[in-house]
Amino acid sequence: MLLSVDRVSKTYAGGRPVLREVSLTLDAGQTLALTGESGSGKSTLLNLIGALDVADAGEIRLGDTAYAGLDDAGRAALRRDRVALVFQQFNLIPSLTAARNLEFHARLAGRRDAAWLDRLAERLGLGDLLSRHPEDLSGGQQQRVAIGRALAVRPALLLADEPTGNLDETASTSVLDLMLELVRESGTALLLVTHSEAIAARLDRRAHLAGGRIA
Ligand SMILES: Nc1ncnc2c1ncn2[C@@H]1O[C@H](COP(=O)(O)OP(=O)(O)OP(=O)(O)O)[C@@H](O)[C@H]1O
Repeated sequence: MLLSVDRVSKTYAGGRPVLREVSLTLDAGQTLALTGESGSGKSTLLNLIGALDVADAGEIRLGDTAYAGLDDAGRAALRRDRVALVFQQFNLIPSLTAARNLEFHARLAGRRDAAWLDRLAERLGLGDLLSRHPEDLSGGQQQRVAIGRALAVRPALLLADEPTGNLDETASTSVLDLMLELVRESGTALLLVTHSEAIAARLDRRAHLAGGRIA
């Protein structure tokens, strides 16, 4: 088992409980769709698994790393080396070219693999676009760069929060196709938040959040 979320709870200050003893597991290389109504806590759960926020109770483990034992530096190292994130807003760095954005995290992690970067750029159809800045790319092109950037470090786990939410149907299909192909090719597990039944149906498994619990 790669990821284990065991009875994790989260309440934001002054609010009602968002997650109540949520448990789920994910094997290496497996893909899981996380669905649930708006406000059901999908992004909250993703942020906890991505070590961007800390659970109130319960335990998250990635491989043999228990999140409860990590300090800020440990969480930063986990995000740098083993868990990658792709968001609905592509979050590229505006001042950098697509090529520099693509290699950004790999460079930070000290794991810049030129052959893998070339392969990602080719598979993502970025060849002619690498010298452009994000503002000169379409949404679908920007998201392809963001996916390449996330996979450039060969993370064990990719977390994607409605990655095609800002794209039209054609771009959405091609971005999803590429993401699924590339995670399968690189053995990366994927946890993908989506509102779309059609997208959820394409992943290996699915989990549905409602009332703070996984149904
Ligand atoms: N930083 C925060 N501080 C306080 N409340 C928050 C915070 N982030 C989220 N919430 C609340 O927690 C609940 C769950 O939010 P979350 O973003 O996890 O839901 P979601 O399922 O991802 O929703 P959506 O599908 O609309 O993106 C909501 O009621 C939201 O208002």
